[in-house]
Amino acid sequence: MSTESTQASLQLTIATRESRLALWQAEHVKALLEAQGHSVTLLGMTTQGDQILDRSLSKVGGKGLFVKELEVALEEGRADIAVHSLKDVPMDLPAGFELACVMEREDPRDAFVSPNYESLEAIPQGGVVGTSSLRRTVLLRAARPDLRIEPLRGNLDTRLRKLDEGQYDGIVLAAAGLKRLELEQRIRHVMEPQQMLPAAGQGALGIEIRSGRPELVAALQPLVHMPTWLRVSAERAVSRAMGGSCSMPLAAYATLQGDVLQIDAAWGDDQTEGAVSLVRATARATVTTLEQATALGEQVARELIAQGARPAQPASH
Ligand SMILES: NCc1[nH]cc(CCC(=O)O)c1CC(=O)O
Repeated sequence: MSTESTQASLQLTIATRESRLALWQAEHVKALLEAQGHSVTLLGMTTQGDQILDRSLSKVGGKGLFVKELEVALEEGRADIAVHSLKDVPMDLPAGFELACVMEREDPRDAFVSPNYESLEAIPQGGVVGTSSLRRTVLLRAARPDLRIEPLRGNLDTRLRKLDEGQYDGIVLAAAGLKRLELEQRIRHVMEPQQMLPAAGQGALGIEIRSGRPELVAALQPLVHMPTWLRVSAERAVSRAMGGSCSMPLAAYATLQGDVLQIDAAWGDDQTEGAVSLVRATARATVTTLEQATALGEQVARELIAQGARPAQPASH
């Protein structure tokens, strides 16, 4: 039997944000598709999310702001695919769009970065840690109620610069982004999931297309990593069942051993002062389909809610 691909080679345009991380991710997908025999060009664009770097994203409309312009480019046929950090992709895509591919996950964990301290534990009483993520804030407040958590926004390079300017004793960033940009040497300590449970989808890339393009789905098939897709389906199901917003004090992290999927989730109340008590839930089951993975995530969300986690109000837009 011939090993030659029977698939047509396509001319593809990737819509991408222009941050260094987004461009790395788009170039990565470009190289993989070129290795499959396709020709690929990038279409860079600035999204609303990139322009609003001074206010908390959760206050101005959420992470969907990073994907909207890319979807417009897909809609208008200026691009064929959009590459996203799955963590930034809303739980429900607009009608007419679909997630056609989830790729193999990079390190899903958070990393502690600091010029002066080797770990979160080493920061002195009352120190300052930078993050604008509600998830990281509640997990940090649960681990170290004495610390001051200060906002930290901007792309990876901006955040590292603010750390180096001395505004913080340490900051917490996704290990995946640092590794992709060859900034791994900045990591002082990779935080284990027991302490800093990752966000749904962290470290995984997803590829979005307009629905109804089977030739694209086929072209993306070789890039699909099913174990990652099963894990992130469970994680994203927790977020969806908690109200669909990506900006809530929620962590969801799944692991796969053979066919056994385990999903751990945590929710913390960001409305209270002082130490945060976390609500945690976990479930495991043998899983072979995305639907089963989704069902396991929903089960964990119900468990969180039964223990007092508050789902977000349905969005009004
Ligand atoms: N919130 C922004 C964002 N979206 C994806 C990543 C990192 C890469 C990834 O998770 O795939 C980051 C940076 C961070 O959280 O430190």
